[in-house]
Amino acid sequence: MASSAVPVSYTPPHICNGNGSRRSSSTTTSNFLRPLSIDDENAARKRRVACACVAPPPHDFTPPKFTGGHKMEHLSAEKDLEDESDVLIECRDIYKSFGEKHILRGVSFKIRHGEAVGIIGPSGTGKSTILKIMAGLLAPDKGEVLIRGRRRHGLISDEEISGLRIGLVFQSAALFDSLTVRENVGFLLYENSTMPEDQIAELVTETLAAVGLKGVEDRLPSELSGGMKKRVALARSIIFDTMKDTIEPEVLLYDEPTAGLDPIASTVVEDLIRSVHMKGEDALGKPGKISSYVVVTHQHSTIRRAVDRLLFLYEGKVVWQGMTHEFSSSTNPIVQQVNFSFCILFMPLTQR
Ligand SMILES: Nc1ncnc2c1ncn2[C@@H]1O[C@H](COP(=O)(O)OP(=O)(O)OP(=O)(O)O)[C@@H](O)[C@H]1O
Repeated sequence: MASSAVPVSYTPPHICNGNGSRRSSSTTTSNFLRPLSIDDENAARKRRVACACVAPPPHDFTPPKFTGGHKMEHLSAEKDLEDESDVLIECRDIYKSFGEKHILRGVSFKIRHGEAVGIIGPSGTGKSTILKIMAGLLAPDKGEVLIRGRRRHGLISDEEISGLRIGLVFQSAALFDSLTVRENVGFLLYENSTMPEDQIAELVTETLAAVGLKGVEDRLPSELSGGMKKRVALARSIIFDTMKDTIEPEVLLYDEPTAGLDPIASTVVEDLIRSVHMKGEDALGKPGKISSYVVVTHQHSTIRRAVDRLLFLYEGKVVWQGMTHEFSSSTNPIVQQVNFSFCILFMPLTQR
């Protein structure tokens, strides 16, 4: 995955104000003051990207049924006739090359309010790249990204992003190794908000509880398991300044959130991703706040548990999109090449 390939020169969305000022937390002031390494810089760039986590599976979540279904052509036609006011992010005919490698060749899709979308496709087909373009970390060579109907050119700035918060949760979790969990989760607020530190600490504890973590505030990332790190990254992505006048909707972009986790830890993270969505409930049983999320994944369980709609990216284009349960019955020849395993995936257990 290309998370480590984010060029250092890119300005990330939601990243610090750029004035270099930092507020130290009460615990490890020296950590905040030490010079940042390249890894820290990358992590800092990542930190303002909102993350999503999951909690226990939502009560209303029913696994997709193998019903056969619509094709992308039908869905597209129907959607085009629909009200566009619920479109939060739109990618329109996006092209991106790295040197001679033409990775994205005309990618178009929309992410609507309330959606849980998965992006799948062969390795190297540009899934992470399109996620970074949506987040504003990478600029497309050609094409447009529209944020709530407003055209965005090149990389995004904090001003441009107003009206929609976009969070990116990197595969690696991208925590600051020398900061405690509390400092990692509250990082943005310690730096940028006017909230008193004790209030930030309280909010951090609350947010950690929302992703099912208790009593880990003073631990360092090295003292956490891989699954716990991903949950901390999720907490960091969903925490927001409660003193702001307006709360904007937030879209979370997850880059392979379950990569490297064992099946049980994957399930926890998948369910957390669901739970922070507004259609789910977090680990405390409270309604989730994330408007929509997009997950890049190779893992069947993640598609099954955390995704409602799929975009299939192949050779730089979206060759199919539809509801997850429709994928297995697609007549698209490219989809059929990979469909055998997916058919099994979405078939009821009794029919396997
Ligand atoms: N910053 C970059 N500079 C040069 N090449 C890059 C850069 N970012 C990505 N690439 C290349 O673009 C291609 C697509 O990468 P990307 O990570 O988007 O694919 P992916 O579909 O997410 O792959 P995977 O499923 O294996 O993670 C790869 O060949 C990768 O090496």
